[in-house]
Amino acid sequence: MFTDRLYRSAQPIWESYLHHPFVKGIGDGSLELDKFKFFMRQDYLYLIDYCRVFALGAVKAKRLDTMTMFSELLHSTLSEEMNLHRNYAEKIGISREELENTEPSATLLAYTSYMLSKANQGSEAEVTACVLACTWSYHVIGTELNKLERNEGHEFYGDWIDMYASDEFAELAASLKELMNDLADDLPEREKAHLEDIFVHTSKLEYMFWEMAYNKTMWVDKDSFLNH
Ligand SMILES: Cc1ncc(CO)c(N)n1
Repeated sequence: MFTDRLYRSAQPIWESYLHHPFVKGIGDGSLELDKFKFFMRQDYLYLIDYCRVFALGAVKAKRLDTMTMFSELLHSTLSEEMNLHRNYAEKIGISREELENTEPSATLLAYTSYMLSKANQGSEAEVTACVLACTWSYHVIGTELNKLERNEGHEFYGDWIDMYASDEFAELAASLKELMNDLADDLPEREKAHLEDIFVHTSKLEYMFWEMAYNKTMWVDKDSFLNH
């Protein structure tokens, strides 16, 4: 299957997610709150543009069932997944305005501009390739972290883990994988290689997003004048 090929080409990158200190810190509850706050604010901005990519998928869909799928993904991101962020924001004292008006980091801009440009230029197959690594890798991470025992002081990140390990989220990832396989089936190798490129690039951007959050990097690095 085409998604097996995609997985193989990004496998070392995907394995590194589970070793990343940000992801491990959510898993064992040791992640510092300020890093999580930074992440949730950037991730909220990320999800707004991610929704626009789903909307482009609905515009470009050739079949009604594909259009329905993109509109369901759009709706569940806007309501379910972004509700997770709104609930955490309330708990940790971030207002709705702050959440929506966060200053974007360089990594966030790189990621969302890349996805939006590929999705704008491409067909429904490119749109699907743009969002596949996001949904699929969060489900893999959620599922792995859900296997760990949740000890005391650790329950704070439980809602985050529950969201991405949930059956509903698993279904979203599975439907995107199925769609990717259907769409790639009849494509010539040159176009498949382009989809693979998008998948590998977005997988790298996922890693960079964990790095950005862990170091709370806005533009270059922690000590740069750009952060003052
Ligand atoms: C950066 C990023 N990738 C993927 C997801 C999963 O939707 C998310 N919330 N944020």
